[in-house]
Amino acid sequence: METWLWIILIIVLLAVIVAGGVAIGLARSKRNRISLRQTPVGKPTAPEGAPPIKGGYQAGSSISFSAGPGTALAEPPVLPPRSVPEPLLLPERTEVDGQPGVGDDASVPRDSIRDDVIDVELPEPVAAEPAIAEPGTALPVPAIPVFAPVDRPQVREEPVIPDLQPGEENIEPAEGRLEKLRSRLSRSQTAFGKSLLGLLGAATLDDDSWADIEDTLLMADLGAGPASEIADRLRAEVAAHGISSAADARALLRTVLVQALSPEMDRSIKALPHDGRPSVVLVVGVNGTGKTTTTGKLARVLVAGGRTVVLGAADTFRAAAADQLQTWGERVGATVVRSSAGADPAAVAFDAVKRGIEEGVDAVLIDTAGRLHTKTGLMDELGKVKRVIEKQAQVDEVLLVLDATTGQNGMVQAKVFSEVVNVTGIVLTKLDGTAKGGIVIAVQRALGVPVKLVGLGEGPDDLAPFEPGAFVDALLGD
Ligand SMILES: Nc1nc2c(ncn2[C@@H]2O[C@H](COP(=O)(O)OP(=O)(O)OP(=O)(O)O)[C@@H](O)[C@H]2O)c(=O)[nH]1
Repeated sequence: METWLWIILIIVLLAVIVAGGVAIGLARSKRNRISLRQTPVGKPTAPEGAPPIKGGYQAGSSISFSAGPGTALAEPPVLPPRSVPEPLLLPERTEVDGQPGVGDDASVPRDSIRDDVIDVELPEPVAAEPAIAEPGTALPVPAIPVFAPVDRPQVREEPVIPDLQPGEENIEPAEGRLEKLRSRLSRSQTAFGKSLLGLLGAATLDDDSWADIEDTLLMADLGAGPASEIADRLRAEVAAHGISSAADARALLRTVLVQALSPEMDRSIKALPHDGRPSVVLVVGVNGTGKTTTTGKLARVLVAGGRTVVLGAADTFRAAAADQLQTWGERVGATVVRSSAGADPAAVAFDAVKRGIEEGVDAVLIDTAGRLHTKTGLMDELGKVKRVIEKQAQVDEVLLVLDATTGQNGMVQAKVFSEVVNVTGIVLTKLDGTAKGGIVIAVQRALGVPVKLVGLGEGPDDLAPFEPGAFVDALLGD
């Protein structure tokens, strides 16, 4: 046979083999896929009359408050109509007792003036005649161009303060408003849940599939320990009971993830008065995680529930923080105790608690400066703030505010903070901006401290109680 005939024959044969392979591959992948559209079984149903659950975060209750351990809980007082209180500006008090001061070891506050990238006009190059030196003479030295000073524009990062109406009329009751936050979480998180469901629903679950499941958990910031624990637990359950439908896969995943979130933990905020004194809540964390915003949002929830609040602006390091808190206080109707920038934060915290006791309020919320967990001076200062408060009242709740978008870095922060101030609850902010909700599991496991609140936006009411079941439902979507 001619050579060209041989070549054509070989090409035809190859084409037939490739087409056959593709057809077999498609058929296999179709068999292995599980439809996620089947009616889910074991998924919670919406209460009668309520809109259908669409897979977002739906906290069934409002933020719950309680009093500190072993204490007599006071009845909520009947309050006269609120007026907007004048802020209490303390005289500057700095202590020189050898303790670290404000700004020791600090990083630059995020709203400080910074240099920006600027366009500098360069002088036009002047074409000079190449100098040819006479033998034995020195070359002429070119003149150094003189640059005129340039006016440097300066950039200032303004803190976000939600646009609220003065007075109390704009405060939404805690009940019901959480419904609005559902879609925020579902937008970013369901990709994680869906990919886990897809993997778990495959007809054959081999070693590679389990490795993929563990990788997906790791990528959602669960951390190595919890990721492999959850994967092992799922594997054991699948081996024991099997999975025959998408609904089975969803129900199993839901159970295992909810259990990993320790639903039995007490997530109430210890912000109710006891023993005739206000409760004291200390809000701590690294720079920019959302401490001031969370303090303001929490004050709104308390005031909406008929409670009285004093806010202590113990963030004396970032210039705008006290103004930011004061704005929250004025609009919510809470007294704000503040001092000048650079004052001793422990002194401000002390005075805020004193004022709270004098006024007989229900809760004193103290906002502290953002501090890097790696800076020992600042961490010592935080310990001092707590010790100074404890000279006149017990600190009932230490809320560590973590930015969910920083992922595993939050874990290191959490460990260091809890060593210094005995963290009692975690607020995970900016969950609306990340697809990595696994950090909730990781941080609870590492500290043994519950995530109590989640921040789902910059709005004044975008703070929700953390509920494991509702959170997992939001992760798994429809
Ligand atoms: N998207 C989103 N943004 C948030 C959330 N919580 C806070 N923020 C924003 O995060 C930014 C920082 O918040 P702040 O409350 O000023 O942070 P801070 O921890 O007090 O900051 P420092 O005092 O510098 O440590 C602000 O722009 C807030 O509006 C949240 O849950 N979601």
